[in-house]
Amino acid sequence: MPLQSLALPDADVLLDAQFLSLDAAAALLSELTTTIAWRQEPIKLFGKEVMQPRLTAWYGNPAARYQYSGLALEPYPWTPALQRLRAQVEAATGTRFNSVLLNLYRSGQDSMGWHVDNEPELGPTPIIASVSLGDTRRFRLKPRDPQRTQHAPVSLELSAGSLLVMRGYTQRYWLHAVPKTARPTGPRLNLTFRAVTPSS
Ligand SMILES: O=C(O)CCC(=O)C(=O)O
Ligand SMILES: [Fe+2]
Repeated sequence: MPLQSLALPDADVLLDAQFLSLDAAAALLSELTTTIAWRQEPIKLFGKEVMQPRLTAWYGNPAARYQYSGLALEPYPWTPALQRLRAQVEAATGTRFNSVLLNLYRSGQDSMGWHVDNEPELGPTPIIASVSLGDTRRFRLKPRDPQRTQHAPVSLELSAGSLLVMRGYTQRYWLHAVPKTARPTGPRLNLTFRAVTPSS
């Protein structure tokens, strides 16, 4: 199934709910869960160090250095499984990616707070291609400027094998998040492919 455009003003968001088959998504989930060098990183929140409520890992070309929430991340080299998935994502989006940030939400208590991905290394109109594996989680978008009442918040259920693309002005006008859920929820693994311009 091709990517379908969502009707969001001042954003360019596309979704293919069945980018990978359920079998392919399950096989990739078990491979990545065990082979990726998962870490729980601290982040600075209002000047205080706290642990991120999820595990993360950063893979990519050696030059794809990245500053993320005050962390300087050095990428691990691509694994064969990540290279294969990158090729599929590049074919579906017509975009080249040089790195991928992986997030492992171990349960419904793991989450990602409201943020934009607008680091200078991502350029003025970042393209982020996000593949989801494992349990379905709610992905929310809301306007950065609450005065823009024509920007109604949206929720998407990102299920195993889905591909979500954010591009154009999405990061300029919209925040996104993966909130905690009280529903019994198993692990979810998300990969966000990014094109990072090395900042030297
Ligand atoms: O887990 C997700 O779907 C979102 C991940 C995300 O927003 C990020 O890595 O910046
Ligand atoms: Fe993000």
